[in-house]
Formats: sequence, structure tokens, C-alpha cells
Amino acid sequence: MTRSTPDRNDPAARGTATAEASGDAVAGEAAVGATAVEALTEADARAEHAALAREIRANDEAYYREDAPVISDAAYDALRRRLAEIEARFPELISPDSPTQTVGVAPSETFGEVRHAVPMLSLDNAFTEEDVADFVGRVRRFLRLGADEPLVVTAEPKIDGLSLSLRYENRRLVLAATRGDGTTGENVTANARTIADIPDTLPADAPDIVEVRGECYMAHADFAALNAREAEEGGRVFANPRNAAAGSLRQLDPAVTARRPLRFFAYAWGEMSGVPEATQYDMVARFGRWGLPVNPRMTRCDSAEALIAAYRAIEADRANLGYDIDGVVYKVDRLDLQQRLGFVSRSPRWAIAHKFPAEQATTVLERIEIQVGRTGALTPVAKLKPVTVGGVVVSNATLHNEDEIRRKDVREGDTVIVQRAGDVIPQVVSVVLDKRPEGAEPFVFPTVCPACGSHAVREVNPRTGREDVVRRCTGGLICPAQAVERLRHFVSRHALDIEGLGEKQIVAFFNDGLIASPADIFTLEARDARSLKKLKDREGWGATSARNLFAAIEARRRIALARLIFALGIRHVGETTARLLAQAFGTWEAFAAAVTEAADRTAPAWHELNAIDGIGEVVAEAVTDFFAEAHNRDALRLLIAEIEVERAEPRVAIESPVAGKTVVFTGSLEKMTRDEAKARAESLGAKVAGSVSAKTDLVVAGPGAGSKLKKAAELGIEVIDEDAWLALVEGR
Ligand SMILES: NC(=O)c1ccc[n+]([C@@H]2O[C@H](COP(=O)([O-])OP(=O)(O)OC[C@H]3O[C@@H](n4cnc5c(N)ncnc54)[C@H](O)[C@@H]3O)[C@@H](O)[C@H]2O)c1
Ligand SMILES: [Zn+2]
Repeated sequence: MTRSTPDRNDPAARGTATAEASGDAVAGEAAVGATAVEALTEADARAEHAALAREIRANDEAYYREDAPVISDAAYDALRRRLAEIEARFPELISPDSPTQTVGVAPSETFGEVRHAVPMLSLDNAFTEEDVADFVGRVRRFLRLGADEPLVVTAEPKIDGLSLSLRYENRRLVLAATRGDGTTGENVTANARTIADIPDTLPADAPDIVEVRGECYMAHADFAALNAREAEEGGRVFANPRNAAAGSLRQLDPAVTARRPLRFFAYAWGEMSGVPEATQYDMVARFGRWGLPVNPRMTRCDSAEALIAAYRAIEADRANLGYDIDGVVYKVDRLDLQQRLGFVSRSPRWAIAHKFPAEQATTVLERIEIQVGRTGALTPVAKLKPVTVGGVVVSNATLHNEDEIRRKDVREGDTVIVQRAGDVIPQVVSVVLDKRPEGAEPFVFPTVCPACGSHAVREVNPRTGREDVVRRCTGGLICPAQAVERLRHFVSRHALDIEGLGEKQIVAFFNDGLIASPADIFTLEARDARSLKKLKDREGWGATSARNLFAAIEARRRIALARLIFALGIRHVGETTARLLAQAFGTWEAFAAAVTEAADRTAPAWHELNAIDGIGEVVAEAVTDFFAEAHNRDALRLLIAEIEVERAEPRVAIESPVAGKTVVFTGSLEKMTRDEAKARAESLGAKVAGSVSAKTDLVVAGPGAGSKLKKAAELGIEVIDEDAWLALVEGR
């Protein structure tokens, strides 16, 4: 696995909650209130504030934790601006957890946590020249500077990467951490050590403790090469260099980071056992002498006008820098003045980021093409008459989804406004209606998958009654667009668990036509015996590895029903749900017959399915949609003919102190692995959740527990340690 974060569409890794969250997030682009803030009633403001905060948080998760944003930065910034405007008028809505008061998101559990000795903050934003003048005025007033007293402010490019803190003790690199939520970040020391730009040691004149902070980023050329390579190998293609940098640094396996061309610019610092210079400018110069890369475009300015001139100069050069920047950062130069200015909630008072406007151009949309993603999402892409936007030639732009096309009424042949907003994937902003050719028809979004001909459906969220914005192919088992992803999931550890059949082998076998659907795995050996091009003669293989693979496959010909159901990769069907279904139906035949019948929502089978404890409508729909697709049923018939599915024992009512409780494990456990703890808890009737919420009954915390523990304390949820947990479940 070369992924740092769980795949967003892996049903095992993503609960319904995340799926809904990101669905809301997409819808959020349209959700910025239409009413002027001045005209809002208090009740409307409260409701909109809550909705905005939810959307911002969902987008934060996608952006910071999964390195896969769902909306453009410009759309995201608009949500934030609206939230801030509402809070300005209704200050009672400002709570400590409002997005205006917080930084980023809490670190992902998969990395060790690092508490920052000095918090890592965000930056306030300026979008107009007026905002810049306001900033300078605010600083001067705060410092009570007279009209003739100079104020020097630096200007430097705002690199679009992710911030990284490097701690040197006695001039050796000892710790590297991401920003996280500003207080606690992720430990990425081993990853940072693989970055050539980052020195292992500092020279003798550096103090004993030095925390260098700066931006980890990926240059344009490296980004393009990486994406080309990933696309070829069936890996993950990144939307833009920032996501590529974040996704590459935040890898569980540092060897993967080492193969990614990451770079670094130093521009700030945290804890220091002595600050050797008196100004921002000189500190950065000092970092440069210590062997750290620093940006050559930093200048000193003495007025708002000079700052804007510096901004214009950097903007003019933006396309030639070779890496993405999304604005210019201004910082008060004198460190003693920085000290006096201090901080407000999430950003320093002595700095501001002057953001570039999104870059736009007008061109003709020639065609709308529907692409099918690795997880079956149908995404519309606008094929454009090539046009230069912000120095880059653009011929494709995203249209996001079906609703967006309808909302903007985008038609083939239209003249459209295209925007690049710092990120690399351009988007269609709007249609120039005056230029619509005669006879242009509204676009009809396909309801079958262009890759495999299966039905493509939109899920309905039973709670909100709203359709998911994404239309998905339901022919998962045969769809060539999804094949690799499905097969990878099918053989993964918690599914069929076939050793020696990783993503790399699957991609190679799929490309060579050896394995196209799950049944093919079990006929591989027989076909190999008859084939002239044998597995053992393939590059990187040999008689032993081929024999081992065949043995590993053979060992899985007998499989537990729950594992098989999970392995199918049906949306929303994770391990727990698969087990519930297996226990409820007992045999494959009974399960398959019932869920096929349940396609008819008036059939008794539909009600039986919904009556199973723990199975909600979302799951019931996903399962029946999957079996309603004839292509899937055909593929399953072939698979079942090759394997033997074990009968599942029915679930017995459990009497245990944790039955029916929702439990969260956090920190490191010493007496059991996470998987063991989870399986044990579930076997006792508890539900194991990944994050702490009001629904949590119990938190089991080991050493090193961080944000979840904090959250539990905030919510007043009972917290026990591992020993207490064992005593509880063992009845001691
Ligand atoms: N599209 C989305 O869904 C989504 C979601 C969350 C955030 N975002 C984007 O992320 C950004 C907001 O997040 P943020 O809190 O990280 O703040 P920010 O990017 O606006 O500013 C703070 C960051 O700027 C970086 N930076 C780069 N060059 C710098 C320099 N020379 N000096 C100082 N800092 C420098 C640092 O990493 C710092 O943490 C916005 O651009 C926003 O649009 C987008
Ligand atoms: Zn398909």
C-alpha cells in the first residue's frame, strides 16, 4: 500500500458519516447564503452559521487529512469569509470551536503525535489592496507608531504546500512534525529525513535548540512527472502539487516519501534557545547560511504601497517560479515588534497573507466527457478549446457533477469562463449566455456507466432525503474503470487476504488480461498450466514465487461468508456490516436470494433486510443496488462456482457489560493489537467507532492518546485504560 490515508471510497475505511460529510461539502459550494448578512434574522444566522461550520469542517477533513479537497480553494475561502461576516454581526455565535478560531484539523491517528513547543498558526487573509492598507494601519495603531516613525514589513511568496516544523537539538535533526491543529501535529521525522533539501545537521553557530519552520512543497515539473508515473502504475493521481506534497510527506512508509521529489523552504521558527538576529529578514538570511533553502524573492518594504508593488512583481513572475504560490505573505520585520503584536486566536497579528485572485479566461466548451473513477464515480469533464489561464494552457476543466452542470446550465458548444484558483485542475465557472450557439441542447447526464454499461445511480440519504451529488456505476465487479480498485480490495487483508497479490501484481495482471474479475483469481493456476507464457517466467517472478502465489490462492478457496461479503466492496459495507449480514442470512445462497429479491422495495425481503439490527436504509440500498446489476450477478455466479463459502453462525444475544455500547480505542495498546481489541469488543456486542462523539459511551486510552482523549474530556465521556478495559470484559 502506498497510501498515507485510508482510501476515501474504500467501504472498509470510510463510514457512512464521511461519505455524507463529503457529499455535503460538495453541495456546500452552493450553500453560501444568498441573503445579505445585514438582512439575516438571528435565527437564520444561527442556522446558516451551523451549516457553514459543518461544511468547512467537512472540507478541512478532506483537505488536511485526506489530501483530497472536494471544492476549490476559492469556493472554500468564500465559505470562510461568509462565516466571518456572520460572526462579525452576531458575535454570540463565536464559539471556541468555530472554524474562525481553530487551525487545520487534529493529527491523523496513523502517525505519532507531536505537541508543538510553540503553536503553529495560520495566517489572516487579505484579498484587496484596501485589506493591505488596513493591515498596515492596524499594526501602526496597535504599536502606537507616529506618522514619521518607519515600519518595515517583509514580502515573500506564499508557497502552496504544507507547513513542516524541524527540530534540531545540538545541531542534529531530531524531530519533524506537520502542523495538525496547531497545537499537536503528526510525527513525520523519518519522512522528512528523506528530503534532500533538509539538512541533517546545522553548523556550529546554531543554538542548541532550533525549530525551523517552513513549507514542504512539490515543484511543477516533479509533480507532473509523479502524476504521469502514478497514472501508469495505477496509483493515486493528485489534483495539485499541494495535495501531492501533503500526500507524499504523510506516508506511513518513509521509503515511499523518499521516492517523491519533495522540497522545502524555511521561513519561520518555533522554539529557539537563542534568537541570533533582530529581524525576520535577517533570520531567514541566517537560515540560508545554515544550509536551509530560503526563498530568494523575499524583500523589505516600508509602506502599504511598497507591499503592493512587491505583490505585483511576484504575481507577474508567478508562472515562471516552477512551483505553486497562492499569494504573498507580509510580516512585520522587527522581532521585538512581532513580540509586542502577539496573536489573535488562529493567526499572528504581525503577519497577513495577500491572496492572488483566481485566474480566469474565456473559451469554448467543445464536449462534455464522462470519466469513471477508480471507485465508480462518474465525473463530467469539460473538453475545452485550449486557452491560456494564468500562464498555463488549459484544455480540460472539471464540471464537478451532474447538479453543477444543471445549475450552471452548461451545454456543449457554449462559451464558458474557466478558472484556475491556485490549484491545477481548472473549473468551469459560468456560461456566457450571449454566445450560446443556436440549437444547443441541455446536457443529458448518462444513467449508464460509459466504461461498462452498468446502471449508474445516485444514492439517496434517507435522513435528508437528498440525493448524493455523485452518480456511481453499480457494476463494480466487472467495470474496467474500477477493476483494479475492486480487485485490490477483494484480496486485501481483511477481505480474502491473499498473500503475494498486492496492488502492483493486480495492476500488472489486469493490464496483461490475466485477471479482470474476482473469479479469474481462482482460475489463474489452471490457465497458467495451459499457457505458453507462464507466470514463473515473468519478470520479477520465478518458480517459487509462482508456486507460493498459487498456494496462497488455493488456501482461500474456502472462505467465511462475512469475509466474502466484505470482499465484494459494496458501498457502505464494511467488516462489521458484512458480519451482521452473514449472521443474519447464514449462507451465501440465502443472502444472495434475499438481497436480489429486495430490489423490489415492496417485497418481504426488503423489509427483512431493513429489520436486521444494525442495517440501515443506506446499507440496504447499496446492497440491493449491487445485486440488481445483472453484470455483478454474472460475475458472482462465476466466482461462487470456484469457491466454497462457509456457513455463518447466527448471532446470539450477548450479555456483556459492553453490549450495545459504542467504544473508541485511542493511543497505543500494549496487551493487544487494535484489530484484536476491535474484534473482541465486537464479539461482546459493542460497537467500535473511530472518533469520539456525543454517541460514544466509553473511551479506552493507552499511552500517547491525544486529541480523542481531549474530546472525551470535553464531552464528559468515561475514559479507562487498557487494564481496566480487560478487567471489564473479562468480568474481573
Ligand atoms: N479546498 C478546500 O476544501 C480547502 C480546505 C481547507 C483549506 N483550504 C485552503 O487552505 C488554505 C487555508 O488554510 P491554512 O490555515 O493552512 O492557511 P493559509 O494557507 O491561508 O496560511 C497559512 C499557511 O501558509 C503557509 N505559508 C506558505 N508560505 C509561507 C510564508 N512565506 N510564510 C508563512 N507562511 C507561509 C504556512 O504553511 C501556513 O501554515 C486556504 O488557501 C484554503 O483555501 C482549502
Ligand atoms: Zn462501470
